[in-house]
Amino acid sequence: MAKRKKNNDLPKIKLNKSNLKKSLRIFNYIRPHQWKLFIGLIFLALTGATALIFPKLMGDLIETAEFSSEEINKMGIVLLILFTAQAVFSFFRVVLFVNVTENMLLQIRRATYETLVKMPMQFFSSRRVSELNSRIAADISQIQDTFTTGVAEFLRQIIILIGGIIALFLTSVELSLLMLATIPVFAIVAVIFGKFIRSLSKEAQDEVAQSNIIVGETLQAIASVKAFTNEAFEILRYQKSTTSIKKIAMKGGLARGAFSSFIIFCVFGAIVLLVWYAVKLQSEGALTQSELVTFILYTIFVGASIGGLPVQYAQIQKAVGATERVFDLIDEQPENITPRPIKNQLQGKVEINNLSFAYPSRPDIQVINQINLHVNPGETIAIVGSSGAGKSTLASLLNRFYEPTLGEIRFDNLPATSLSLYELRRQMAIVPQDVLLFGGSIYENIVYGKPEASKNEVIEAAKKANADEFINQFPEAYETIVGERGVQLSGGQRQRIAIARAVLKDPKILILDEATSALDSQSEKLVQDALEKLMKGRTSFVIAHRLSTIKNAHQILVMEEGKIVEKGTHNQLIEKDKGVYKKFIELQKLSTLS
Ligand SMILES: Nc1ncnc2c1ncn2[C@@H]1O[C@H](COP(=O)(O)OP(=O)(O)OP(=O)(O)O)[C@@H](O)[C@H]1O
Repeated sequence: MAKRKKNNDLPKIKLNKSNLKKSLRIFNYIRPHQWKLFIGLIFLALTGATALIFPKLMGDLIETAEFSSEEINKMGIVLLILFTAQAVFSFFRVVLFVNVTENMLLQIRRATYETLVKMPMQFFSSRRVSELNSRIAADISQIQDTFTTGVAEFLRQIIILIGGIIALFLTSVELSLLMLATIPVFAIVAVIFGKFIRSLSKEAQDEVAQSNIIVGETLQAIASVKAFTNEAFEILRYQKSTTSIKKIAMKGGLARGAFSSFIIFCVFGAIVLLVWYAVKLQSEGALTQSELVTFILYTIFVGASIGGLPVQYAQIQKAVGATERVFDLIDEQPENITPRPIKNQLQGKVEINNLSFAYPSRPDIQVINQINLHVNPGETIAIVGSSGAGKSTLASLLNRFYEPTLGEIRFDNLPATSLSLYELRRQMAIVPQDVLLFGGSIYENIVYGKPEASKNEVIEAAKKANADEFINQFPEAYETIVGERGVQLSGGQRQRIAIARAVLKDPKILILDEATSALDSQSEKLVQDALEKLMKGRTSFVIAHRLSTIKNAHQILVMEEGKIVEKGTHNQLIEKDKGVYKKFIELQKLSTLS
């Protein structure tokens, strides 16, 4: 249901040469299954053809009423064979179309996902990821619907429309001309009328949404409404909106009423006109009874095809739009993170020279402003500063999630850009503040740090991260499923799993975002101890919140508005009278005391 709704929300685009050409690229994904599509199309044509024979045979069956019962039975059997053939053709048509579509979607789904996960961080920071995800899902399911049924239906209806009109003329030219003079006119008027009604109901929906916003806003800010005694103002606002809903809905009702009487009048009018004329022709001997039946059945077929075509066409329009968007994504430039043997084994020396950075979405705000830093292998750097100072951004730049606007970062005397992203990131690990575990088992979550690790290595890592003990307390130990379907782990346990993951990765450079939320003292001690073990022998950048981490760091960077305003050890910085760090530590002490 939700999927339908989403598909219905997809925009219909005007078909033109350029978007059609782009969408036709989809056939590249069909190429290996072309022959199935070809046979599917033959079955489709056969289904259409058998459908077209049906009215003729029905007419013939009626004619046999005047013949022997043997003839009648024979006619019945012919019809039965026809039905059976149609059923078989239809079966193979559906199976083949689904087969081709699903094979094609398999490639498209993989290609979109592959591009998506390889896109640089900048791509994600400029888009709402959940929106992107649901849009792609809606686009792909639109392509699926259109290819499995829409295109086939469209072609089948065109076959029936053209074949039906030819058959009508073969049955009776005079009646066909009369029919063609009336039905398409009605159909066109009905489509225009329908469009008008739809636009009215859209207008009504928008107005209803508007009035719901008023209710939502008022209730959310009810305290403000009351404090300003603005109840009467809000009531008036709502009244205006509801009056407008009523007016539009009434107008819509009027149009719908007119539309239904128009349809009734036209449908019955057309039937009466045709039958009247047919009977006249019959009485003049220009038309047999069986021809009349055949004619009426063909008319119904043609009418249904005309009625169905706009729906199928709209579906194709939506699918072309969806295909275009999917290809726009597939054509994006992903990061090059191809795995290859690591040439430069890093020792952990880091140099930052004149580093400046602004996010591409806000180019005039310098989030990192002329930073210089020299870090020896194995040192711990504590980064402190108020919220928004640029601490996380500096960590992102070290990871090359973004490229600096000015300046450079060097690892072991090599410019960061001379290392491949794969090489660099394989030798770095992040332990984030809010650890998000994947939905699998604890084991899978730890081994994520080094997919080729053995079971022993995983257990060793968990032990170093002080996680082995609590993991073994679960009945299923390492196979315990975490997240939605399994146990919910505490904050401290999640952090220790993330630490185990990092231990397993055995990076040379570590980026640690200390959790601000307080853990209970037992858990805190275990996490702290695990972190200390993890940091040993590695260059560690810690976005620090704990006084103990800060005090023990080899260097402390105090950041403010993207700049390093103070740099040194705890003892050096605490000496500075009126220094930012000194003030920061005093505040920190106060907040831990309170
Ligand atoms: N993806 C982004 N696009 C644009 N601006 C961003 C983006 N991420 C962060 N910023 C901005 O960059 C500035 C620095 O943010 P950053 O997250 O690095 O600060 P921080 O010191 O880590 O803060 P906190 O301690 O609150 O995490 C902030 O003004 C923030 O609004």
